[in-house]
Amino acid sequence: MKMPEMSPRDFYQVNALHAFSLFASSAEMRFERLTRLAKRLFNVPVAFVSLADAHRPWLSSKHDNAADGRHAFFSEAAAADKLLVVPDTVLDERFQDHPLIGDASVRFYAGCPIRVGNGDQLGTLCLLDNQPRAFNDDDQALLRDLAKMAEQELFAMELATIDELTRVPNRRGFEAMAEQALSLCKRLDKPVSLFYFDLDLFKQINDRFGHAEGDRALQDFSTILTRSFRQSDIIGRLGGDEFAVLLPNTNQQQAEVALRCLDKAIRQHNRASKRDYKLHYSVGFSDSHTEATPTIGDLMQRADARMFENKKAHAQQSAGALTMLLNLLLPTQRKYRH
Ligand SMILES: Nc1nc2c(ncn2[C@@H]2O[C@H](COP(=O)(O)OP(=O)(O)OP(=O)(O)O)[C@@H](O)[C@H]2O)c(=O)[nH]1
Repeated sequence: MKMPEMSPRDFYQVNALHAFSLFASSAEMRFERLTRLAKRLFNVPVAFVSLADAHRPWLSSKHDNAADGRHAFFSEAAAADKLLVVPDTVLDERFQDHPLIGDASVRFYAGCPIRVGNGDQLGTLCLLDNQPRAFNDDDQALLRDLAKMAEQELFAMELATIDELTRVPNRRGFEAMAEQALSLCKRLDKPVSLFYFDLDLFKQINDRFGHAEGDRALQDFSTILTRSFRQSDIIGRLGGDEFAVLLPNTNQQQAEVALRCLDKAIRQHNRASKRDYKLHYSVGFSDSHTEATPTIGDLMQRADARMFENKKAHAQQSAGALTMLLNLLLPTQRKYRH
């Protein structure tokens, strides 16, 4: 559990990359048509889209290994922050130490960055050849156009899977990512925990302070979730004031520790914020150990039902406490009512 210091740019990028990294395999499949087109247009043996990973450092070719070799080019393109062309890798000193260049299996490289809406780089469209080659202005323009097509694909994916207000995955994105993480954990026989959150009395924030302030409360809550939970945990806004967090490879005991951290972060936020309201939530828990092969739907349903029970109990407790308080404060009024 950690509370990393993140700039807004990092925050956006981690969210976007985290969301997209779990979609990487399907994204790479989606890009297959595009990379086939690139191969045919440029007549190169290899074309691929390399998606960045939030946890992968920007490797330099020196530190790369053969299996992960193509990322050296990717990081070079990222460092260059624009289209990068290496007509002959053997003659380019930036690539001298690279294992793929050692046996001259890659002689030509061209890579064009692929960006998301805010301009952050999410990956690179790469071409490789085992022959050195020239790459003129028309070729470069064509590669840029193909990278634009990849950006449009990513944009469509982002629209479909990321919640615009909070920048965390929406219900569709959450369910798809959580399903993948769950099946991975099942295969590795690792536990999975899930929290279902619903803000308390959120409607009152909207009603008393306006819809924009309600939006801000939702953004604050999702920022606190993102900062409190691990980057490997999957956070989603399911709709309205409901959120869920899936914690892969986490048992109930570990999940309780995570929840205490969140509680602490919420209390800190409520103390520090200068707003005339506080954030409160009800939460329900479920884990993969109570059923042999639960689906994400099962886990969400169970956690939602528990959240609802907790919310009811909470409301009854508050009502009970209020009645007690009234009994203490207003004994004479009670007399008159009878
Ligand atoms: N500001 C804002 N409000 C939203 C958004 N989506 C849904 N809402 C509002 O969220 C409110 C949710 O209402 P309720 O489910 O009754 O929530 P609540 O007041 O927290 O009630 P309890 O959960 O019973 O404590 C509704 O008034 C919706 O209009 C949004 O994106 N922004």
